[in-house]
Amino acid sequence: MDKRFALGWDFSTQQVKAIGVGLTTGEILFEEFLKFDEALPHYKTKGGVRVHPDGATITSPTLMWVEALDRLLAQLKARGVEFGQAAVICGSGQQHGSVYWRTGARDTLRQLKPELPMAEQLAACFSTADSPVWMDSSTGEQCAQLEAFAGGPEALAALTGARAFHRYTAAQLIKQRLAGTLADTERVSLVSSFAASLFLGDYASIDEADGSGMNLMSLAERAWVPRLCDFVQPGLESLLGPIVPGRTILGRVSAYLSARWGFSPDCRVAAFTGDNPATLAGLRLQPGCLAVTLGSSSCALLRSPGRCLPAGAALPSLGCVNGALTREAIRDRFAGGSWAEFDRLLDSRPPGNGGLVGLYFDSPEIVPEGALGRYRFGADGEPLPDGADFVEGPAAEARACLESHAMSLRLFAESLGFRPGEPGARVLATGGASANPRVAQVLADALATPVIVQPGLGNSAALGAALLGASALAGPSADFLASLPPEVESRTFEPRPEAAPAYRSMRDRFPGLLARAAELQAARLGGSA
Ligand SMILES: Nc1ncnc2c1ncn2[C@@H]1O[C@H](COP(=O)(O)OP(=O)(O)O)[C@@H](O)[C@H]1O
Ligand SMILES: O=C(CO)[C@@H](O)[C@H](O)COP(=O)(O)O
Repeated sequence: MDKRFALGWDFSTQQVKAIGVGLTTGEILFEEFLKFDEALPHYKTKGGVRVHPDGATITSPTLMWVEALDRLLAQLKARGVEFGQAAVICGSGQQHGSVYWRTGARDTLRQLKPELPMAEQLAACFSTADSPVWMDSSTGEQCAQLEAFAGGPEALAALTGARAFHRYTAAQLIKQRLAGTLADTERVSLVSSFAASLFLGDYASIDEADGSGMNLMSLAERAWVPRLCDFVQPGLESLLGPIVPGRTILGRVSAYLSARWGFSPDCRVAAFTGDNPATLAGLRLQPGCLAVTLGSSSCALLRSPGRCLPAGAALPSLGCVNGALTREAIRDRFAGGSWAEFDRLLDSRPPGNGGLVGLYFDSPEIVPEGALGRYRFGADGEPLPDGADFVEGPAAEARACLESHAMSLRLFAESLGFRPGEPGARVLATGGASANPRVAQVLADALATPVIVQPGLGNSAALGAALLGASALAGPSADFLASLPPEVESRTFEPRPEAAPAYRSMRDRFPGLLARAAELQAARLGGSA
């Protein structure tokens, strides 16, 4: 029996996950994870991140990711994983985040001593200890400068695939230049290529799919745009290194990993990618299908017909910041911190919540951009007074929280071209909250579309990364992903006809309520000015 496996990783916001799959079968052999807050409390993160005093700067300690890798390798070894059987390693990372390698770090990375953990040896290798992550919303000025330089938001979007967003790496890099970080930096990595570097023992190239979330790569040419790079920082291209197509084999695993953990010196490392493109591979999403991720972020990802992903670059997607952590905040406040109680509350309110709508933006939101605060509306569409909870009680809050998330995802999906309820339309849900059947049912009702949950595929980014690794090793001519058996155990949640009128009405009212919330937010700011 072939015992070789592909090892997939996901460096996500709250945790790092590893999955091993059979090299030829794609079958999941083992899974393991480590949550940053719980396992590494000395980094003092909440949900894997630190919110700075301005409320907008959000970072993760770079070294925490390295220590997490050291620890998760030890966990895997303790449960008997034979690293010597790993034929290929691939991975994914939360998108947009950046890592700044200090001048001289490459030598350290290439010469790690097997007797010591990596974190100990890389402690002085970063020119900032804090990596900006996708939740950051502190770069409004830099975004405006970048768009003005590119000839406006549309021109930037036509070139790079997106207008300037706070979290995109170009704006983050301008901020780091102003802070002086780049002066002592020899390489900038994305979270994905940073993680790949740890396995490679050298700087790993950025892959096209993750590179397309930076505002620096030409979508048409799959290459850095020199004038944008120079605008950010003269000489930036050499700091970024090359871009490679997805599924490129970058090299062999480092001598350090072989000596310390027993990896075969023959084990290959494939280019790591963003967690969203990796999720598409993990779910083996068919064209026209919508994927919804319900982890720290909530994202809608659409695989366009004919588009080849994740080797391709632009992934039509929209996501929001106020996902798992906001749901948890509502659970903690109204359901005593228990999902079981949260579920009980949900069951005690009807679909559509009797017309009540709650918008919960505990962190500055991506879409609607900059939305912040909690806004509750009665069935008559009138806002409740600032700070007032629903008089209908905790159950109304629990339902409102889930329904407004689902409705936001519906608007995202529609703006990507997804047509809810069309014959053949399907939603694949993944991420932590998709394991909750009530969450999946609210999604099916609100999107008026069957929602498929594949048990065991909650960690679809790590799984997708493992499959991409196996596929990279098999080579471009062997279509490994297409060769896997199509049937995957799944559970389908059908939209319930009795819930349809309530959600049709909510869909019609929702954009107006978002606009009203924006007015209320502006008035609050005006009032406090
Ligand atoms: N029963 C549940 N109902 C709703 N959400 C849940 C439930 N169980 C776990 N979750 C959520 O899943 C989240 C983790 O999801 P995951 O996709 O693993 O996150 P990430 O990949 O961003 O680290 C937790 O933060 C938690 O809020
Ligand atoms: O990129 C985005 C949103 O644009 C996020 O999806 C991040 O990639 C974080 O992913 P998770 O930690 O939520 O899985």
